[in-house]
Amino acid sequence: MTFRLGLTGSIGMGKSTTAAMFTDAGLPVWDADSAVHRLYQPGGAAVAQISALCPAATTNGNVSRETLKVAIAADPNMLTKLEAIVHPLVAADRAKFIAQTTADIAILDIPLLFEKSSQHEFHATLLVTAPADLQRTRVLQRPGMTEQHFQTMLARQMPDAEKRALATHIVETLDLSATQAYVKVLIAHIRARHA
Ligand SMILES: CC(C)(COP(=O)(O)OP(=O)(O)OC[C@H]1O[C@@H](n2cnc3c(N)ncnc32)[C@H](O)[C@@H]1O)[C@@H](O)C(=O)NCCC(=O)NCCS
Ligand SMILES: Nc1ncnc2c1ncn2[C@@H]1O[C@H](COP(=O)(O)OP(=O)(O)OP(=O)(O)O)[C@@H](O)[C@H]1O
Repeated sequence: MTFRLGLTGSIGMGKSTTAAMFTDAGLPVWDADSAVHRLYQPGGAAVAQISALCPAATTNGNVSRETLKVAIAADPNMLTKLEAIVHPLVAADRAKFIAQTTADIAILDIPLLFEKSSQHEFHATLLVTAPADLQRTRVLQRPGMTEQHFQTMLARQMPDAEKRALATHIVETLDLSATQAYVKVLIAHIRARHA
């Protein structure tokens, strides 16, 4: 049976970077943010509903994230409405991945894992974390990121301290080689205990 490791952490804490380390170690990674990207592409399963919710956010069958962010900033209910469209489609994509994977360990990178109380769907969880000031610096360095959007996303996420209390494993993402070493140790630990 495949060991399902849920990888999570708040915005900018290092989920994608850590997920890539699991990929480099040869393990399959399913990533919720990438699933959303597929849903927003031309032909993607969310495009028609998003067009109905926010007509300005779709052009040529493609969802514009920048326009969606403007709409979210203008309307406090927009993100909730968007989630109602996107989350069931993401859940279906994840179920398909789980049903198809044959690896001994699979990684599922899910930003809202604890917010949705889905920890019980995994054999273990790994929380990526970093000090709040480093998180803020990382996120605000991104092109197109605003303080308002950062605060909106942060307010929708469970505080890091609460996530720490729920996680099986925790890694601080302060140094790439230290995190890489941790990932290797964790894989060996899971294989030793669950093989
Ligand atoms: C708001 C959007 C357009 C911003 O797109 P953008 O490319 O700038 O950011 P990206 O998608 O890479 O998200 C960055 C990070 O923001 C956080 N985040 C994204 N969506 C949410 C949300 N609904 N609630 C809380 N945090 C969120 C996560 O930490 C995520 O990793 C986009 O995040 C979106 O469409 N969100 C709704 C879908 C969703 O809930 N996705 C979360 C995983 S299912
Ligand atoms: N282990 C690490 N050591 C040093 N820096 C790191 C580490 N992990 C991540 N970072 C830095 O933090 C930034 C944010 O990381 P990453 O994009 O992986 O976060 P994320 O949690 O996936 O973000 P989001 O929630 O927005 O999707 C990266 O650009 C990288 O510079």
